[in-house]
Amino acid sequence: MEEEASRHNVVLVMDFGSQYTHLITRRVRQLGVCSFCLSAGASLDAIAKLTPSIVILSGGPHSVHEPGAPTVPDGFFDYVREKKVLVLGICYGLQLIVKELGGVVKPADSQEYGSTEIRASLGSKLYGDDPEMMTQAVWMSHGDEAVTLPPGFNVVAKSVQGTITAIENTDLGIFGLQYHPEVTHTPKGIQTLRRILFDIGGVVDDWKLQDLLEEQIELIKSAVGPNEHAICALSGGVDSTVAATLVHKALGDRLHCVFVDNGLLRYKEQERVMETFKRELHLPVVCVDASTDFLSRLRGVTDPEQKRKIIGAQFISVFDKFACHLEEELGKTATFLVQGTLYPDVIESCPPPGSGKGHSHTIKSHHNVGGLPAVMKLKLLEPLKWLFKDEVRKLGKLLGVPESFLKRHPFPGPGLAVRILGEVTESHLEMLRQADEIFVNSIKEAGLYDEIWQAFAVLIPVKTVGVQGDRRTHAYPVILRAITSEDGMTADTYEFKNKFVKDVTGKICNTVRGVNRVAYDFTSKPPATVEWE
Ligand SMILES: Nc1ncnc2c1ncn2[C@@H]1O[C@H](COP(=O)(O)OP(=O)(O)OP(=O)(O)O)[C@@H](O)[C@H]1O
Repeated sequence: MEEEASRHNVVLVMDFGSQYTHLITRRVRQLGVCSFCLSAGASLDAIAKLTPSIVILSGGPHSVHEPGAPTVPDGFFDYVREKKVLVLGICYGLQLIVKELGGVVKPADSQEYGSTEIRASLGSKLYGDDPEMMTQAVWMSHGDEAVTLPPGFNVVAKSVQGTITAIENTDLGIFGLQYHPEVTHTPKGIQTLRRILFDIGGVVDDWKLQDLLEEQIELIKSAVGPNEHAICALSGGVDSTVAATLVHKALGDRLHCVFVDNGLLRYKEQERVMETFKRELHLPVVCVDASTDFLSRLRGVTDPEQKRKIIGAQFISVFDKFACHLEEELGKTATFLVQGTLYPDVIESCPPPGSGKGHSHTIKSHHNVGGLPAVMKLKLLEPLKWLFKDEVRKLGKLLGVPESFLKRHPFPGPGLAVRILGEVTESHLEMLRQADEIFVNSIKEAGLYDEIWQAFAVLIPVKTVGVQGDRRTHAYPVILRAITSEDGMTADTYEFKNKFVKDVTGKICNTVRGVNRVAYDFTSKPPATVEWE
């Protein structure tokens, strides 16, 4: 992160636990400025290493008066004054500034959640004199409020209820917004962020994906010695594919990719994915058909955790054999492993603010399906680890990955095994593949695929009674699930027209032998998860 930061203006977002923290970082990046997040527990040293031009203190669920409430490190305000770093506090961040610099924050008489209107004073640094900005709708979500400001601060906007909603101290370069400028419910929020970044903070929009791409290629070239090799496990998903395509640009044939057919893939997945890898991306990829091994080890196993463990161990064994094969037959020792780790994986592995635990940069250990075999001791290449999913898609486009591929719905590493409840058998796999293909194809034909985050079928291992062609049947039910989501962390049910679901139901029952009933899953996440197992 420090290396990346040294090449750009940096806006650092300190995370105090708000659900919108990632969004602040993304908004800043959308404005073309390099932005990173650090957890609230980060040391002053960690902050200084990034040499930020601006620090944004995020919102958060705490009250500044709670014992152990997260705060900035000792010496933070001296540091920003000395280095002339602009500070913006959002919601909890504003309250923290007020409290730390000698003002008063109190529980609000009436808590404000949702949209409200604010009135700004003309001629402030934050809002300037644009009449359009003087009255605006903003999104609030707070229980405490600032009632007395620290010395040198001015109120520059209030809500119609009279709450202080924007403050500034232009001498110190410290600003605060009680509302959330980063959410779309604050329509003029992006203009305010732009004003803070460019007009007041004077940063330059020098964060461009094309530059990042070239920088990453150079970095990989210099990190991997001329005789060293890298391996990459390709799932056919967006992340590993974009990561491999990028690394391939740097290393050429010193990158060795493996795609595992674990017998748990969707209908014709192996053929479709290999076609894209080879014909369109020209990636050096070996397809290992390990389906017999995976399926025989899963025989008779019904416990979901046990199933996942077996699959993870099998993946490790295949990766291990692949590395040995490279070494023994081609005399090439792989010293690097390419992974499609994304920025949310890095951020999520940090302890939550207020938990009392220090900041850490450990990557989620389960990012690769089985974990790395300990003996392989490979160094990691993670060229996407500073990017969000939407940025990875854009990068993929720059790299020439076909758009249809970049828009594919996420698919779990353990594959259809988590969509067949209980034991995974060949016949259940066959039924599920067909039902899933009919459902997803119908969605594509109806032009709905890109509106949906994920759509799939699930097979339930109980038999229900039916009547097909004058005969009673005892066959399996299939559940259809389709969700919308921003990032997979929360999800809503996708609402099809009834006729669409009825038609798909008819097609499945008429063509998939062994299925006589179809139901649609209306549960959001939470309380359910996306996958059934
Ligand atoms: N069938 C497979 N063959 C080879 N590698 C795989 C396979 N399935 C998963 N992997 C590896 O495990 C990683 C994590 O799998 P997971 O399903 O959690 O993917 P992900 O984080 O969504 O990434 P992607 O978008 O690349 O699938 C993948 O990025 C890939 O490196």
